Amino acid sequence: MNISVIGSGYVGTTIAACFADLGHNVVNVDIDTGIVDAINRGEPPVHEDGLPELIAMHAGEDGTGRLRATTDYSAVLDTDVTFLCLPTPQKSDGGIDLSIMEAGAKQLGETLAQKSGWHTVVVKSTVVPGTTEEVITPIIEEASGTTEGELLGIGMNPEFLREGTAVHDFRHPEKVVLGADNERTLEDMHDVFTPLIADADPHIVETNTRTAEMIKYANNGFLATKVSLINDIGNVCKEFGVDAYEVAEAIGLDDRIGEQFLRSGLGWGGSCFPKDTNAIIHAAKEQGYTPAVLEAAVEVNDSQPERLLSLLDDHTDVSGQKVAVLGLAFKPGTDDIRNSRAIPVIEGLRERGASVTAYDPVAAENMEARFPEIDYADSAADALADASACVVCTDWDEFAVLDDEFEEMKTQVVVDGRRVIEPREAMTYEGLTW
Ligand SMILES: NC(=O)C1=CN([C@@H]2O[C@H](COP(=O)(O)OP(=O)(O)OC[C@H]3O[C@@H](n4cnc5c(N)ncnc54)[C@H](O)[C@@H]3O)[C@@H](O)[C@H]2O)C=CC1
Ligand SMILES: O=C(O)[C@H]1O[C@H](OP(=O)(O)OP(=O)(O)OC[C@H]2O[C@@H](n3ccc(=O)[nH]c3=O)[C@H](O)[C@@H]2O)[C@H](O)[C@@H](O)[C@@H]1O
Repeated sequence: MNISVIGSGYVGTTIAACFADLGHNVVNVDIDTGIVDAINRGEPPVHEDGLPELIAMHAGEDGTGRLRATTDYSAVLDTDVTFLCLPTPQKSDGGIDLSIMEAGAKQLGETLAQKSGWHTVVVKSTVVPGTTEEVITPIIEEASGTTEGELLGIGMNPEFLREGTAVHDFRHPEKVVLGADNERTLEDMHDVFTPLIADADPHIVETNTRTAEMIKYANNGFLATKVSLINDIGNVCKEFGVDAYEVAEAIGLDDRIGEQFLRSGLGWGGSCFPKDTNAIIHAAKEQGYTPAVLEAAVEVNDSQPERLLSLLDDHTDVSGQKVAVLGLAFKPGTDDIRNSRAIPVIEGLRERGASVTAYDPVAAENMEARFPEIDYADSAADALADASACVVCTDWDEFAVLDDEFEEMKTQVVVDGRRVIEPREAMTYEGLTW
């Protein structure tokens, strides 16, 4: 099939490269020329495992030619299906900001006005229930002069991939949710996923667009709450001198609980859990219902960085002292720092007058744009040298093998927010929930 993908960030780039790899002809449309040029050179615009190989294989001079990128929306005219992968950020009141989606939908609709045959549009972005039907569809209908169900189909296909393992997750989904309000749209969405379904045999959930939208929020809300619940339990464990990881391992043996997403510590960050929980809380309140458990999940999450800092305060006064921050990305395997828990930790350290030296294998450059005034080390060893304390914010594997490097610290005070450091005799070690 010929597929266009509007928005070429973490999701748009990944799904475009994976669709090309499944045999489709794909064009990425993005307003950012840097991103478009990178893809056309055969290089990934974002850091994702497996993406460099896929883009090199299908885009650029030596590629199969099945993937290209452009800033020109008219590229969608040569395609059968368009995926909208635009950002849906959070407004200052916590609600979803649909302005980028609305602008993209309008431009897409104006472009589709030039098409005479059927076209299917699929909303891939995370949007609150009713958005596809009540916001996106009317904009595209008006701009294209076409009515949904006649020569235009508009479906909703939420994405469940995780950053850092995006390519793997796309290729091995547990489920594919196809939300459509008419048969032809559903058929087109099926056709797009047919090669993936043949390869990976996921569960297929067919539903309407509104339910597909809600499934995405329920999925993220549930996972975010699971982590907050184990953090809440972990905080209780710590009060009793009990190791929350030992407890988590035991309760995870119960199939009804499951072993995943039980790593307690600094909490969840990233581009989605924080904005999505806030968006669904806000949308529910607009309907007159306050989701108390989701609100509590956010509250617990917001308090974990402060708990880490107060554990540090119990051991040392960091004012005027060098403090090493290990890990800046919101999770390992990505350079994404959006809502990283390292941000409130660094803010807290700076409020205490500490001189912060941060290290991350890939995310330092992104954090430098956020905190240009702190120091960035080229290695964990350099960050630790002469530091009076160290806090761990991301569970990168390379931190687990640090050893003699701690001996170069001025005082070996380590507060671990992610359970990665092996405590040793000369070290004053505090785990956040163990
Ligand atoms: N990042 C993730 O792991 C996941 C994200 N999602 C959802 O997918 C959506 C996209 O997220 P990301 O890929 O992370 O966003 P992103 O911010 O990484 O990428 C968005 C891209 O859209 C481009 N863009 C902005 N306005 C445009 C326009 N008018 N026309 C064309 N391109 C435009 C930007 O230049 C950027 O490259 C969001 O709704 C998000 O909640 C869903 C599942 C996973
Ligand atoms: O909608 C999205 O964008 C995506 O959000 C999450 O994916 P992602 O944010 O990339 O990463 P996760 O692996 O879910 O981690 C999120 C945060 O939770 C934290 N976490 C996760 C698991 C855990 O046990 N403990 C824990 O603190 C991580 O450190 C990270 O900060 C979901 O897992 C994806 O299914 C979803 O598609």
